[in-house]
Amino acid sequence: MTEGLFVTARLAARDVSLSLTVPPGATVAVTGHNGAGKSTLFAVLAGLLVPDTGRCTLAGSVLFDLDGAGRGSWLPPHRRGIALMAQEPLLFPHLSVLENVAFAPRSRGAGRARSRSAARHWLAEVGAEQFADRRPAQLSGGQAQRVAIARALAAEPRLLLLDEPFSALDAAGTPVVRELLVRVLEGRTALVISHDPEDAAALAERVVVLEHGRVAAG
Ligand SMILES: Nc1ncnc2c1ncn2[C@@H]1O[C@H](COP(=O)(O)OP(=O)(O)OP(=O)(O)O)[C@@H](O)[C@H]1O
Repeated sequence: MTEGLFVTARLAARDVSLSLTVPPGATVAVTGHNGAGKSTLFAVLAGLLVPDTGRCTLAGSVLFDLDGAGRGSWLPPHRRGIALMAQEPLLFPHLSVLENVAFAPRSRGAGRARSRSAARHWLAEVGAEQFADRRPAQLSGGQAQRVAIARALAAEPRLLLLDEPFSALDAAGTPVVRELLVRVLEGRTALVISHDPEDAAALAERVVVLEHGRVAAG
């Protein structure tokens, strides 16, 4: 069993059959044309989609092991230790920035004071502590993305999934978030979907190319 991420999954209805390994502490970029299977891979890992057959281990635990005959194990999303960052920051609009970030430790069972102090720590890590009392609507795209990164890290995930982290950003916001991600991804096990070879090279040690639901290169 690998200590990083290992996944093999087949979904007949989508004609997807993938195998992938991410060494512990490494970032791998996933690229490929529309319909290649990138979102399917992320949904399978996050526990939003159940493959027909496959096996996945992360940091020594089995996330799923399905034999196609309805037998096997399958961990629900909240027990996987995976944080998924969507293309849009998707912050809770009715909560302050601090409460958004505190939500992650809170849902893992930490008390209110500890969650808020963890949130302050992660906001400082991404240089967003000055926005703690704002609502998401009062943030720029780049600021919101930094808060979303803090929220993902505050969950202390074993695997970070980043779906095109720069797609919602303008030209001014992109370099700041890219630099931040280079720093926070250091030593973390992560997968990042990216169409931009420059972004992939900046963030990842290895690039995996998907084609028609298969790993074509990498
Ligand atoms: N909700 C769905 N139901 C059935 N098939 C789907 C669904 N979503 C995607 N597919 C199919 O699964 C395959 C993989 O698509 P997927 O969305 O994972 O690709 P992608 O690489 O993420 O593409 P994009 O860059 O457009 O997001 C494609 O054949 C697609 O048509």
